[in-house]
Amino acid sequence: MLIFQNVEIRYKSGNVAVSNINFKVDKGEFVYIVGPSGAGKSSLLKAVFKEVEPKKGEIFLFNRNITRLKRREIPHLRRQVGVVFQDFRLLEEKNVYDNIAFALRVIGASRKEIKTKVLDVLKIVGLEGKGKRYPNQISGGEQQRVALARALVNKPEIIVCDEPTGNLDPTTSDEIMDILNKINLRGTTIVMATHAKDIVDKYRNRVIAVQDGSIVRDDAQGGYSDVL
Ligand SMILES: Nc1ncnc2c1ncn2[C@@H]1O[C@H](COP(=O)(O)OP(=O)(O)OP(=O)(O)O)[C@@H](O)[C@H]1O
Repeated sequence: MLIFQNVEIRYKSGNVAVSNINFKVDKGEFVYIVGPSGAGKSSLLKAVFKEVEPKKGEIFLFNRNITRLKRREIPHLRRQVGVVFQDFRLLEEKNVYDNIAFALRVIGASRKEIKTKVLDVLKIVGLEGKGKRYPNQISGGEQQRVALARALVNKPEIIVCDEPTGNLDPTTSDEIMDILNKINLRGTTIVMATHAKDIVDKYRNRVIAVQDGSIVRDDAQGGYSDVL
């Protein structure tokens, strides 16, 4: 599903964010990327949806080498990868329905198809009946559910989440984790960067720990702080 081979990511400033990164994620896995601030977690995720390009090494996604794609090939790849951020990144001037429908309109889906798909994902994230609300009329947890619904609507085989519970209280974080687990049980691969020790310890999954740009641990059912 996803393979990193000897990947190095270096920013224009000369900063080496990560180097010599090797890992493989199989279809249907749920993987946490943990590590202290600045360790390189976000950089690894950004490489998956092509916001950054590795300086060295290769990345394979869906059996395809995505290391160096042409600019025009990137939108197609991004539609196959659901992305969720800490700060939700919803369009404030659009209601919940339109935030989710947006990605489908861009690819020219019919009104009927859009309606079916949006209502379907709203149900998955438990937001039936809230389509007409605007982001500032719903809670942070609900905003993150909308972001999850938006990530899901194209039925991606993989979802990458960067600190999805970082702005949420513990109860709301649990609700988001329940949805992520449900999505994962349906077969979607999930790669999630997080600082949330309690979540990593509570919902046991594979843990890849990153420190100073290197992988220092990769445990099938690890906890958060065995090494870090
Ligand atoms: N746009 C950028 N330009 C230059 N350096 C950057 C950029 N983004 C990140 N870095 C550097 O790359 C390294 C890894 O950053 P990254 O954001 O991947 O870490 P992180 O583990 O996700 O941190 P956090 O948990 O704080 O989000 C850090 O040294 C950071 O300062």
